[in-house]
Amino acid sequence: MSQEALRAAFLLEALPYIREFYGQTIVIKYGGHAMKDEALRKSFALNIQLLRYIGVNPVIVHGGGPQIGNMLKQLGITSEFRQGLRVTDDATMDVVEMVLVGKVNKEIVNLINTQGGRAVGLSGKDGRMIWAQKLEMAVERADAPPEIIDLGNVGEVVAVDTSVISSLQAANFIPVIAPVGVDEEGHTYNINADSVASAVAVAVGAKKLILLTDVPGVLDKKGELISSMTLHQAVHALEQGVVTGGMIPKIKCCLEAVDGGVSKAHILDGRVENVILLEMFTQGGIGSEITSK
Ligand SMILES: Nc1ncnc2c1ncn2[C@@H]1O[C@H](COP(=O)(O)OP(=O)(O)O)[C@@H](O)[C@H]1O
Ligand SMILES: CC(=O)N[C@@H](CCC(=O)OP(=O)(O)O)C(=O)O
Repeated sequence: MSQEALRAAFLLEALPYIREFYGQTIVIKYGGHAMKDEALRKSFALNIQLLRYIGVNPVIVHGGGPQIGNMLKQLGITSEFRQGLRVTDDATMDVVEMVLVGKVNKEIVNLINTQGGRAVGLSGKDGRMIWAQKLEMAVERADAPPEIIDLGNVGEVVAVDTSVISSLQAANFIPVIAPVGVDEEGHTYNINADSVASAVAVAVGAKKLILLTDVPGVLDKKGELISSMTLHQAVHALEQGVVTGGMIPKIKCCLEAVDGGVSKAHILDGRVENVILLEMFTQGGIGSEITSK
C-alpha cells in the first residue's frame, strides 16, 4: 500500500467510531501522571478538543489527590487514608476545596482553552450539580461485626442534577468538574473523583466512561493486561482477589457505571500520549474495558 493509501486507510479506520460517538457524551476522569507531564497534558487537551470538533460531547471530572497532599504538607496538616479515601476533617476539607476547585480545576480549564478548546470549570456546588451525603464506611472484620469508620467530611453521591452540564454543552462548552459535593443544608463533601465520574456518566446517559490512571489497565495475577471483561467477569475478578489496592474502587466505579446504563467503562494508561483517541478510534483499542455483556 502506498503512503497516501495508508494515510487514507488510517483516517477511514476511524469512520465507524466517529459515526458511533457522534452526538454522544463521554465522561473522562482526568488524573495521575497525565496531569503532571507537559507533553501528556497537551495531548490530553488536544484529544478533548478533537472529540468536540467531531461532534462528541466530552465531560471532564478531575482528581488531584497528590496536589491536595502537597498543599496539606506545606501547611503542616497531616493526612491519612482509610480504604483508599482521605480522612477529611474541617481544616482538611477547606484545603481540599481550595486545591481542587481553586487550583486544579482552573489549571485544566486553562490548559484546554489555551490549546484552542472552550472549557468551563465547575464544582459540584455549581448549579447544585452534585448532591452528596456523608459516607458511612463499614469495614468487614474477621470475628466481629463490621467496624463503622468515620471519615469526616467524605461524601458519596446521592444524585446529579445535570441541568448545568446540558446548558454548557448546548452552548458548546466543555464542562470540567471538581469532585466536591453538597447536601441540602449546604454542607461540603470531599468525594473520590472516580466515584463522581461514574455517577456523572450514569446521570448524563454517557456512552462511555474513561478513567485515566498510571497503569496499562487491569492486570491479572501474572501481570498481564486484561483487555476486556464483562460485568460478570469483573465481579468475579474482585471476588477472586485478582485486583487489589486502588484498582478495587476503580473497578467498582466502572461496574456502577455499566450497571447504570453506560455502554462501556475503560481503565486507560494516562502515561500514553493520545490514549483517549487510541481507545476510541482504533480497531484494537487500548487498556481495559468493562462491558455489560
Ligand atoms: N490487578 C491490578 N491491575 C492494575 N493495577 C492494580 C491492580 N491491583 C492493584 N493495582 C494498583 O492500583 C493502582 C491504581 O489505583 P490508584 O493508585 O488509586 O490510581 P489513581 O491515582 O490513578 O486514581 C495501580 O497503580 C496499582 O498499583
Ligand atoms: C475522599 C477522597 O479521598 N477524595 C480525594 C479527592 C481527589 C481525588 O479523588 O483525586 P485522585 O483521583 O487524584 O486520587 C482526595 O481527597 O484525595
